[in-house]
Amino acid sequence: MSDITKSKSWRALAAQGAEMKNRHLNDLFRADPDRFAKFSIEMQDILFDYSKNLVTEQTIDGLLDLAREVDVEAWRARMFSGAQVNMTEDRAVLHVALRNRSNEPILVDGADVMPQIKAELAAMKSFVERVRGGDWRGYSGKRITDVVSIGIGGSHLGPQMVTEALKGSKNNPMRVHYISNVDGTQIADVLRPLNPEQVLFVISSKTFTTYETLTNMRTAMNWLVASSFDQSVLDKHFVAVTARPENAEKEGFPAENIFQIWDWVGGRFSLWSAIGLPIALYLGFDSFEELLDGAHDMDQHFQNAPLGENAPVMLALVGVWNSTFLEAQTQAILPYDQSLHMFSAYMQQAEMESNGKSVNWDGADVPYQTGAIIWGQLGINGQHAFYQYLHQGKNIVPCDFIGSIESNTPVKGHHEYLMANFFAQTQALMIGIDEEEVRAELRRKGKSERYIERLVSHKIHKGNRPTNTLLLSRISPRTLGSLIALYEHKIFVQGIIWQVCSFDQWGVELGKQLAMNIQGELAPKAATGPHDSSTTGLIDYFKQQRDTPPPPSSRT
Ligand SMILES: O=P(O)(O)OC[C@H]1O[C@H](O)[C@H](O)[C@@H](O)[C@@H]1O
Repeated sequence: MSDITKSKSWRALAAQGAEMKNRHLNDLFRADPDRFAKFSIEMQDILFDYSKNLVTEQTIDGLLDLAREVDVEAWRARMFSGAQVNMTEDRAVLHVALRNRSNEPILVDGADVMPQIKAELAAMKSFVERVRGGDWRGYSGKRITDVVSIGIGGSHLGPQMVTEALKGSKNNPMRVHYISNVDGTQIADVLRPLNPEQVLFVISSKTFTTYETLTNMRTAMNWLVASSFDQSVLDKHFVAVTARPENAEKEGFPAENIFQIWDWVGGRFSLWSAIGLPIALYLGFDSFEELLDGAHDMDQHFQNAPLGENAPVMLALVGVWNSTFLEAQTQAILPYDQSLHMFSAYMQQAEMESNGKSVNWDGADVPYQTGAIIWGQLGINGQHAFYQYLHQGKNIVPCDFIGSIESNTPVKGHHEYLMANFFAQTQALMIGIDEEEVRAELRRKGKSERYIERLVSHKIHKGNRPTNTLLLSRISPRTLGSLIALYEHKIFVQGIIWQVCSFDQWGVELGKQLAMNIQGELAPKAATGPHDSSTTGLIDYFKQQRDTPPPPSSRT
């Protein structure tokens, strides 16, 4: 593997990065009235504007050279054709096959995976129709009214993010709930108002070994059996989604209650598979298919658009520019559409588990900044919470602003105000306000010179803070599918440029292993450790406080 930092394009970009740190976006816009037209991409339902980034045409050319140098196009072709691009796990990466709406075969180890994908989609469709149509009923003969999804990480965030985004769109006979945390508070809260006779549990786990999920599943099973006084009713109320059906069978699931996913479906890219069953149960299978269609639209764009007009590629390149060459350490995702209130949390897993890596494909330490820390929440709420930092904090935080032209729930006056803020914030982050303008403004307001002197430096905004804007026609299953796929491909392209293994997540294993050991130590009278003094001290304090009987009441 060649050292990418020695390549011509990398060195040119590094030199440019040092120079561009001294430029201001305001000057770039003044110098080129066509920036918006040059640095934006219009797709069917999404406009992507990256002009408010500290880039020039030369920067973009350099970034495209880099993409060519690492051969993004060949890697893209390898992913779509089922090659083992998950290098450390020797697996294909084929979330794109799950939404392949064409009749093209996709081969893994010489076998076409499309027939099994289609068969599983057909099984999901028929199940969803039976449940929603009242054909599949609970043990007492009542209709299913509530779907409870139990899963965590990639087996939870995608389905919940999507159902939250699309929940307002229909007069829905079904409710959906999510349990991910092993903290008993969550399962107790979710189950309390539900009628066990009308609940369908979907247990989602690629491995079917995840402790949180299996613990919650067993508690849910006990809850149901306690209500029905009959173990045999579980089959009417529990289905499993997994790549390890044998593990689900060991937990008592009959084969017909198990939906299949495969090794080549990465957890954080799995909502398009049967992991999306809660989405389909809640919204109907048609909506689920529209979501797949939207993702397929973006897959086609990613495969066919020239690199410079390719939205996932450009989103990735601008991200690399900000992280690696301008050394921004974080990236905020700020949706202005209430529907997307879980989008940042979802992207946090997708991006940080994928590109939060420090060694390259050969296992050597990389000397540059890789995946950024992803964070954020609804932008309009953030304005009243953390935007102070975005405007005047010491660190530059590149931000993605995501908004919709049309609201799914128009209420007079609301959307215009929301969107006015959406546009104003990216503008303010860019243009800032300098000393002269601050002074002039305060004078206009009739403030004394003493007051102005005291406040002026506090009110200066330096601006020059980079943002992307993504403007969707509106949030629908189709546009949401495209938006998610846009980010998925961004992650892929960035991984190729940084030469990191985007599709494994070894970094989550050590903590899990240590927890397994410590769990035994938390039993009453069990010995602690040996550990470092902090860990031992904390565990001992926890057990001592927990196991010491409360003092007798001091009341006389
Ligand atoms: O789907 P499961 O096998 O239950 O795994 C659930 C999650 O747990 C793991 O710790 C990984 O970090 C995630 O990538 C995964 O999505």
